[in-house]
Amino acid sequence: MNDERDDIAENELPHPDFRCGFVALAGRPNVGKSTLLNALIGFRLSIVSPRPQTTRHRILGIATSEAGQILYVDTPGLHRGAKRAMNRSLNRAVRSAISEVEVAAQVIEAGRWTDEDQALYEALAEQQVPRLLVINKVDLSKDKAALLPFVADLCEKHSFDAVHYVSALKRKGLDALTQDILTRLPVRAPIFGEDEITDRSERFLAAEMVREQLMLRLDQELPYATTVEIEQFNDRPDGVAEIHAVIWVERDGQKAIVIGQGGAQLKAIGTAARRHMERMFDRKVFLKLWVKVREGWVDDEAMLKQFGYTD
Ligand SMILES: Nc1nc2c(ncn2[C@@H]2O[C@H](COP(=O)(O)OP(=O)(O)OP(=O)(O)O)[C@@H](O)[C@H]2O)c(=O)[nH]1
Repeated sequence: MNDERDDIAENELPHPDFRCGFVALAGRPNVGKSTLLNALIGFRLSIVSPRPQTTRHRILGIATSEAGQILYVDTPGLHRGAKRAMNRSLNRAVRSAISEVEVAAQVIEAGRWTDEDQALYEALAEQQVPRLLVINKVDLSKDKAALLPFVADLCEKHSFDAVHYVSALKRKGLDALTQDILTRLPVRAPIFGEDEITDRSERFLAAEMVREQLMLRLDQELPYATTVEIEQFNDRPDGVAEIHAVIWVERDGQKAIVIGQGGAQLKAIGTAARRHMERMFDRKVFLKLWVKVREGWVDDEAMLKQFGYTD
C-alpha cells in the first residue's frame, strides 16, 4: 500500500475538499464485515456465508463518491489461539492490515461483546488512528432501547471516537457511517479510478466465488479443509472467459463428498459460481472444476503460499 501512497501526488484533487484514505473493517468472525463491505461499496465483492471464518484474504473494497474515495480493507476475523498455520497467517494479515489504515472501524454484533471482540479492541488500540464502533445487525434487536445500556457500558470501559448503529443486511445507518469516515480521512486525490471496486484481479475473485459455494453447500468442517486454485483464466476470442479451477481437499473421503452422488454437488457448485462470475465479470463464463486431494495443505506454509494465503 505504501507504493500506492507514493503515487498519490500524481493524481489531481477533483475538488479542494476531496477525501481519500484507508479504513479497516475489523471484527471477530461472523459479525458481518463482508456483508457490510459489500453494502458500503454497493457490490457483492466479498464472499458471505453464515459460517464463521469465511473470509481468508484481505480484500480492498473501493467506494468513490463526489465527496471522496474510501478504501475499505475487509480483514479476516482475528482468530484466537491460532494453532494451524492458516490461522496464524490470518492473524498476521489482520495485524498488518490494521497498521496501514487511517481509520479503524470495529464491527460487533448488537448486544454482544465477547473475549474475541476485546482482543481485537486491544490490537486496534495499539494504533494511533480514530476508532469507530460499528454495531451491526441492529435489525435483530426487537427493542432498540435495550441496546443503550449495553453501549453505555461499552463506552465507559473503552475509548471509541464514535458509535454507529447499522444493519449491513438492511442497509441501514450506512450514510451516517460513510459521512463520518470521510470527515476523518485526509484531503487527498483518489488513488483508484472511479469505476474500480477492488484491487483484486478477476482471477482472485473467481476463486473466491467457487469458495463461497463450498462454504454455502458443504456441511460442518469440510469447507475449512478446502481451497480453490485457478489454473487457467483465458479470455477467448468469442468473448467467453474460460476458467479452470481446482478444488483442493485434504482427503479422498472429502473429495467424494464435494463431487456428490453422480457429480450432482460439484455441478451445483459450478453452476452457482459461474452465474455469480458472469454477473461480476459482465461476460459469459465457461467454468471447469476439478477436485484434487493434497494431504495436510492447511498446515503447510509452502502450500498456503501457492494458494495465495501468505504475502
Ligand atoms: N440479521 C442480520 N444478519 C447479518 C447482518 N450482517 C451480516 N449478517 C449475517 O451474518 C452472517 C455473517 O456475515 P459475514 O458478512 O460473512 O461476516 P464476516 O464478519 O465477514 O465473517 P468472517 O468471514 O467469518 O470474518 C451472514 O449470515 C450474514 O448474512 C445484519 O445487518 N443483520
